[in-house]
Amino acid sequence: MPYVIGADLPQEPAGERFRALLDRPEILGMPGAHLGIAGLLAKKHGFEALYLSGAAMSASMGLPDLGMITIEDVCFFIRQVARSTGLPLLVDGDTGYGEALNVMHMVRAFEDAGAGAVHLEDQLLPKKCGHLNDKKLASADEMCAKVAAAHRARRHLYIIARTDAVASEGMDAAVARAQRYLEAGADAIFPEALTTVEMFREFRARMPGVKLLANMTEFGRTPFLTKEEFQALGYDMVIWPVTHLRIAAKAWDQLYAQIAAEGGAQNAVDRMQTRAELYETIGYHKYEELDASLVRTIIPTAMPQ
Ligand SMILES: C[C@](O)(C(=O)O)[C@H](CC(=O)O)C(=O)O
Ligand SMILES: [Mg+2]
Repeated sequence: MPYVIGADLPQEPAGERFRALLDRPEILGMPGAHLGIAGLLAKKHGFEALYLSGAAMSASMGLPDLGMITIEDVCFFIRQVARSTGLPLLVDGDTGYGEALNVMHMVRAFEDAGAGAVHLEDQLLPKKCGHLNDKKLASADEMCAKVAAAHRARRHLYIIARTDAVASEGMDAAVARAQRYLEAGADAIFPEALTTVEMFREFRARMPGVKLLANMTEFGRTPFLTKEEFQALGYDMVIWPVTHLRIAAKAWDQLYAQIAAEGGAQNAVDRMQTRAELYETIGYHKYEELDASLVRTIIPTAMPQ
């Protein structure tokens, strides 16, 4: 139903709804969906929580994922997906857009925009995709200060600490960092860019009882594993962060080539979502019906006969 009806809105804060999804035994699968329309399509296929990727939000703005986007940019994406889907969202908070106070401002802004969870990473700016080389790490102390700041600022937002340390410092150091981030107030850990199944297994074994997130990004260092395989490895969450954007961008690329070459999109129609399908996706007619019902029921009684 349209999100404009108060009685249809979720009553519980998004962070609590996110936590409740994690209390179930099965792994929580979150596809990337940083636009309202993508969120609605993902929801249609049964996804109960969604991921807002820094890489996808940046790329949508025509920018590289180097930590250039702002808290307000991200809130624009959070608001539209939270409103249109009503689902709890895990949002990529990059390095927190600054230091401790910026992190606190980020947490307040993300909660107010409708986010359910955030992840913060232990890189220095310009931050990079976790699967690239030459990442510069913050010290564990600096990262702990940010995690503690996030913990102090939140009302309900679920806080996931991501460590990018495995590549440069190795497994022991990454595990030690993760333990410190949990002590600083993180609710869960995102070990970034694990390269083998064995590494996923080892990280799980060394963090008993801790909620863990797996990042199934393509063209990275993680081998292709399914949601069921991550669940069997003991992971609690899995994201497909940029997948939807990669598919859409490729389709746009092909389309513009076709319009340029053929003088129009007449031969691309069979690859398009139809007008009817689009309207179904965004609930166009439900909004129209709602409007009509309000005009029918409110105006006649309000007007003198
Ligand atoms: C998860 C991630 O932080 C993102 O912004 O989506 C990226 C994904 C990617 O670049 O493939 C990451 O650093 O892994
Ligand atoms: Mg990111």
